[in-house]
Amino acid sequence: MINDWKRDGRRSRVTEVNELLTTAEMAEADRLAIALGIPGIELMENAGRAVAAAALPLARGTEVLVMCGPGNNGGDGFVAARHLAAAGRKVRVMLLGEVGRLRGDAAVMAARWDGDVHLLGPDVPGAAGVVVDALFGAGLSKPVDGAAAAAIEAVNRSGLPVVAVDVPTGLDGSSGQVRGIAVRATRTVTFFRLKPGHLLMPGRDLCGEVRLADIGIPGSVLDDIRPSAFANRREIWAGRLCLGRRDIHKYDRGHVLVVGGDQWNTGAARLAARAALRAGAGLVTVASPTAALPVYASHLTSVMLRDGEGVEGVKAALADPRRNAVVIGPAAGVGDATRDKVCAVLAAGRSAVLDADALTSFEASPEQLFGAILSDRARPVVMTPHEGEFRRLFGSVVDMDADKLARARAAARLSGAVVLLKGTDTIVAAPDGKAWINDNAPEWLATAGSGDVLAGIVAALLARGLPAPLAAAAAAWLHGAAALRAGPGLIAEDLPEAIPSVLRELRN
Ligand SMILES: NC(=O)C1=CN([C@@H]2O[C@H](COP(=O)(O)OP(=O)(O)OC[C@H]3O[C@@H](n4cnc5c(N)ncnc54)[C@H](OP(=O)(O)O)[C@@H]3O)[C@@H](O)[C@H]2O)[C@@H](O)CC1
Ligand SMILES: Nc1ncnc2c1ncn2[C@@H]1O[C@H](COP(=O)(O)OP(=O)(O)O)[C@@H](O)[C@H]1O
Ligand SMILES: [K+]
Repeated sequence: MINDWKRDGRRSRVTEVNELLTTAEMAEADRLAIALGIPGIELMENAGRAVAAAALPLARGTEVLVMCGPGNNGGDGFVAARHLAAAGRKVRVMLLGEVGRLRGDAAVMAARWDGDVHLLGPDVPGAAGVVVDALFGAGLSKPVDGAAAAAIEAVNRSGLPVVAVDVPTGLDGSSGQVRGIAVRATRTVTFFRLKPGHLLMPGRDLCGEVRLADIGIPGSVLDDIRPSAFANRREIWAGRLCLGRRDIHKYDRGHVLVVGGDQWNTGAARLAARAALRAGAGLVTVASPTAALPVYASHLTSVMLRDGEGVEGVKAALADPRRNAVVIGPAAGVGDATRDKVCAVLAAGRSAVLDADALTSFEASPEQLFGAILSDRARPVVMTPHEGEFRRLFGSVVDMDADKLARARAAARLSGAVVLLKGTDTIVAAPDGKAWINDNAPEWLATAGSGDVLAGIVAALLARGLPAPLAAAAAAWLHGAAALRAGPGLIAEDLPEAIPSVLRELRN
């Protein structure tokens, strides 16, 4: 069975498929399934059949080139070749290495292929109309070079549709990174559960359309594996968005305080504030420097305003305990003043969203920030850096050569905060190692002020009482969904206004 897996996250037919398995965890799933009495050869047969089903519609009257590698990925290729031939397609199998060197299930499947096996060469035969890439999958152990690299280059140059088995060859399924060179696939068929590399960039772009095939591994093996990475799907947090009762007061929906910038920099706080209201905070107040009050006042209506001059002004605004979530950082200014205000916010014990200048202000003293966060682990804190802010705050303490998922996790563990590392593949990482990868954000979200909106949404969900990792994950998804609703041409102001229709659909 193949499940269509919607790239924009709007629909996932099977709710329990949010787990993402590293290649090591997938090998463990394979081992556990076999221990439960499911023969490995049966898993491979199911895998290859699913690949053939995905390739069949692309192979109309043309020859299918199946490129097989020396391991089980190649074994899947031999199965796919057999099914495609049985369906009447002309199939040419090319193998990296000799048939005699195949081992285990792959050798069995090669023996069941009764056509010719050609040596993999550096060219794509002229008759080929579609390619099945079964060179390397989860077993990729070093950068691709030599004959495999030459073949990949030729396939990519050919412009032919490519169906990749498990992952496009050269893509590291755990990290989303390319090792050497990678196949650019039209469609990727993977098994049992998606891998992080299907969602992380650049992997996601290399996979094309991703299909998930059920090959007979029981979901119960996950009880032992306990995956810690997840695709950010609505099933994870949607149930928490609703308060679940009717007799509520606006304060039951939380009160967000946005610490605003000076009179020349009011837009960021206003965007965050409006987004927080739209995302369901019962009340939102901007606290701004005295001189900026008239500017804010002329623009704000349902968002309230109060004096928040200096650190004392911010502390005074925090005196009301009903202001239960704070956004600080958007256009706050980099320096001592912002650093002091962040410390005051954290000391007040409120849920906090630290964005932009609130992060950069600690560039020279990240330990001071981490210490303030770790001093009260019960207080929810979400940091929302883009890559530049991440580098400034974590560059000296996190291995910046590691992949994005690993970097976000390391940052969360070190800082004690939930780290939402922005981008096409936004990561939400919790200090305990759990992480969610978001993949519904369209490229037109790359527009000034959209990050401020995101900070406001996170704060609203914290104010509503969602646990910090879920607040961050839900916010990233709502942000992407709102951008999809608004469509190309989006400016940041459109995002809060698109939230209601997204929420309406979620309610339904
Ligand atoms: N898990 C499951 O449940 C199921 C898994 N299934 C399938 O099995 C696949 C994993 O199979 P796998 O472990 O045999 O690894 P695979 O990707 O074939 O590569 C290993 C071979 O390639 C070689 N090699 C690697 N990198 C190389 C390089 N850069 N350059 C040159 N050589 C390189 C490597 O050499 P070595 O590292 O040993 O020197 C070894 O010979 C998985 O992706 C899925 O398709 C399904 O059948 C259904 C059930
Ligand atoms: N290419 C992209 N595709 C999808 N989302 C993107 C892309 N580039 C940026 N984004 C999203 O847009 C937002 C930009 O935030 P940020 O960089 O803080 O901008 P600003 O500071 O102008 O508000 C983030 O949520 C980020 O994940
Ligand atoms: K492959």
